[in-house]
Amino acid sequence: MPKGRPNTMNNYGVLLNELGLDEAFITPLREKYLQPITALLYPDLGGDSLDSHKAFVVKYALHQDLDLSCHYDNAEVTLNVSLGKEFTEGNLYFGDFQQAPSPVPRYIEIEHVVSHGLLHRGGQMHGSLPITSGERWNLIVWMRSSAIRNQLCPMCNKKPQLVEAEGFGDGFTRSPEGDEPETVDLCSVL
Ligand SMILES: O=C(O)CCC(=O)C(=O)O
Ligand SMILES: [Fe+2]
Repeated sequence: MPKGRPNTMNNYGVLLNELGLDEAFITPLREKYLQPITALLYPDLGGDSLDSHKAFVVKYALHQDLDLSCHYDNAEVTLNVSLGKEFTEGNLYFGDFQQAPSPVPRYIEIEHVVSHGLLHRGGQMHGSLPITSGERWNLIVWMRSSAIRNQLCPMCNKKPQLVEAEGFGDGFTRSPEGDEPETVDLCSVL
């Protein structure tokens, strides 16, 4: 079975749409359980109109990936759930916002609690520190609002230049013209 990677930084992750888990699991999770919370917490990021997602599991283990470099997500809002298994170290850290870096970056560290989920703004710089033993698995759901990202691509900070994509793509949409079906697209600048 062909296997994609959640992103270029993560070598051992698994995309949940490839396992057929979007329809029965992640979409209802987003619509029924997460959106009521994100609508309250992130109204400025389209928290009440998150209409697609990219969901994956990341895995860190000795002799595999140990950590994740500092980055921002291709998401308006991200859910990060600690799935275990057993590990030491490997805290998440958060810094400035992608669009407002400070001259001397400051970071806060968050310790994972197995089975707990954490919501954060996709544009906040973050990464994970190296684990020192065990295996760390996390469910990551990058949630997108087409109403927000159609105006400005969060990755290139420009008006998106769309190319057609399969499935949710990167969560952009085109308004239908004539008979053209609505598509969910990628920004070609990425
Ligand atoms: O390893 C983690 O818990 C963070 C993963 C992450 O930030 C990402 O995949 O975008
Ligand atoms: Fe991330």
